[in-house]
Amino acid sequence: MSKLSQIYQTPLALLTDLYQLTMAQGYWKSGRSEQEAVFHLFFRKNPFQGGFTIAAGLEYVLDYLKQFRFTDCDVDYLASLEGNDGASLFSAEFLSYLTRLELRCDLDAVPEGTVVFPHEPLVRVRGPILQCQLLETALLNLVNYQSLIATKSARICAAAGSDPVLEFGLRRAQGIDGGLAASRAAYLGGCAATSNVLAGKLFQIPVKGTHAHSWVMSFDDELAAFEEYADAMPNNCVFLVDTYDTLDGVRNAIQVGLQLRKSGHEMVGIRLDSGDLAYLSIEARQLLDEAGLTNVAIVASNDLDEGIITSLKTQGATIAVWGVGTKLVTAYDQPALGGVYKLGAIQNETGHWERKLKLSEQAIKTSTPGILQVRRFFNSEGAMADMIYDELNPQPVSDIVVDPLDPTRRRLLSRDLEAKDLLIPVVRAGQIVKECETLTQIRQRVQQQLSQFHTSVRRHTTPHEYPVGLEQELHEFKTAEILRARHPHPM
Ligand SMILES: Nc1ncnc2c1ncn2[C@@H]1O[C@H](COP(=O)(O)OP(=O)(O)OP(=O)(O)O)[C@@H](O)[C@H]1O
Ligand SMILES: O=P(O)(O)OC[C@H]1O[C@H](OP(=O)(O)OP(=O)(O)O)[C@H](O)[C@@H]1O
Ligand SMILES: O=C(O)c1cccnc1
Repeated sequence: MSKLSQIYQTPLALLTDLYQLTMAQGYWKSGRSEQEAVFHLFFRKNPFQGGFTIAAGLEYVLDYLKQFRFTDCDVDYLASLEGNDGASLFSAEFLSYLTRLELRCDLDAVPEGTVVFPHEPLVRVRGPILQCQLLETALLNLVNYQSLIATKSARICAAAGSDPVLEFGLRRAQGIDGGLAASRAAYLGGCAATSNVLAGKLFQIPVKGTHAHSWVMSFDDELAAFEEYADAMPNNCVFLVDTYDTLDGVRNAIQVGLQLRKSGHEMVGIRLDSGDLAYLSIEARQLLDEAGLTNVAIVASNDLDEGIITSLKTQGATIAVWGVGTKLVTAYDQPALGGVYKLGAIQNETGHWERKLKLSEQAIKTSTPGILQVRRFFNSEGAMADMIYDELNPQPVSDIVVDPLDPTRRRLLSRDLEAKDLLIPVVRAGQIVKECETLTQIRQRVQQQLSQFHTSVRRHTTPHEYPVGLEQELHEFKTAEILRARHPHPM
């Protein structure tokens, strides 16, 4: 059973926007359902005013494709829908066609955990246009959110450096799947563990946690609360010390920590959850060290994000473990990645591919036509630039790339450079051809990929823009198409 079906116990083909189904009926009715087409899923701006994005969600996409079918029950529901005229929205013949529909699309995608940039396809879907169209909404839903959270997680973990970050977001996440998908993407992006136990079970993520204020509040005094907890969990004591006075809380924790040591156990840590975390952590460290509890870790939580973690480190905070919830799983400062899904090319009756372009007043919103691939070039220092080229040409025609938003910015990418194409085959004729990866492998890829980019691209404030260009022939074709669309009668 696919993981999604396991979570939802329901087929998900209807997890789409109505217009995908009305267009599907349109393609079917006009006899165009089998017309071969290519769509690209890409975004236009890195989130969080950052310099990079981590691609995520592909395993969910493959899981979604595995379970994709319209059940009798789905079709009964669709049959009940009426149009503005009160007549059935969908014809019985079309609905019968849907129940027999088997996906035959090809998908190429960048592996999860790949560092990606604006305008680059993360997923390319090729197949009968009706089928490609039916996948749009779910693919965007699955890739946009997980890529957003994986990117946020990578930023937060970079700020924490070698300290572990624990994801504590479930209670503040956007619903049940928001919580599950966030825990997965946060781990993929670099978090060390989650407090979300179901995510731990479903995705094999390490689970970790401390205790809540309620535990302390349920006793007459804090010392008794710590003692009882130590009795119940002698090897798993991370005491939350800020329910009353934080430094008194640290002293109580120390008392219990020393008792634990006498009975052959070691206190693991204390948690700070309010107040000035820099000051309190420095004071707490001193008290712990003076008591000989040098291995006791200081965990901090309370509305943390990459900015606060960086600031706390600059202030000399002695925090060793970071608990991050709300601002991570809700992507607080940018709650959506604006990924889109655009038609790039369509085959005509003679089998010839016509490249398609969506025009916009804003240059950034004009889509790139073709069957696109991304080639990453490396020099001795790491990744140096990416080229978006059209696979309708057997090889990139030119070595020159042109900035999609400023055609005066160009760069020569010598054929002698090491290069790698990012999109790899993941589905052929509806069958998954990519080997399944563990989350551990994917999160290792994130770190390995990030290390290929200059720190100026990775930094959080005003990052350097990593060069991504259209291969020159593609740029010229796109420009000619824009001119042709804007000026159908040459001036
Ligand atoms: N030294 C610090 N430098 C920068 N930010 C900090 C520092 N200490 C705490 N913060 C952050 O400041 C924010 C709010 O902390 P503040 O002390 O105002 O509230 P609080 O401690 O939650 O108050 P309350 O006692 O009501 O729980 C949190 O996001 C916290 O992570
Ligand atoms: O601040 P976040 O990054 O979202 O991290 C999670 C927060 O959730 C908990 O607070 P809550 O008040 O819900 O419960 P508690 O009584 O356990 O502190 C925890 O103490 C953190 O403050
Ligand atoms: O285990 C914890 O300390 C925890 C879990 C969820 C939210 N906040 C804290």
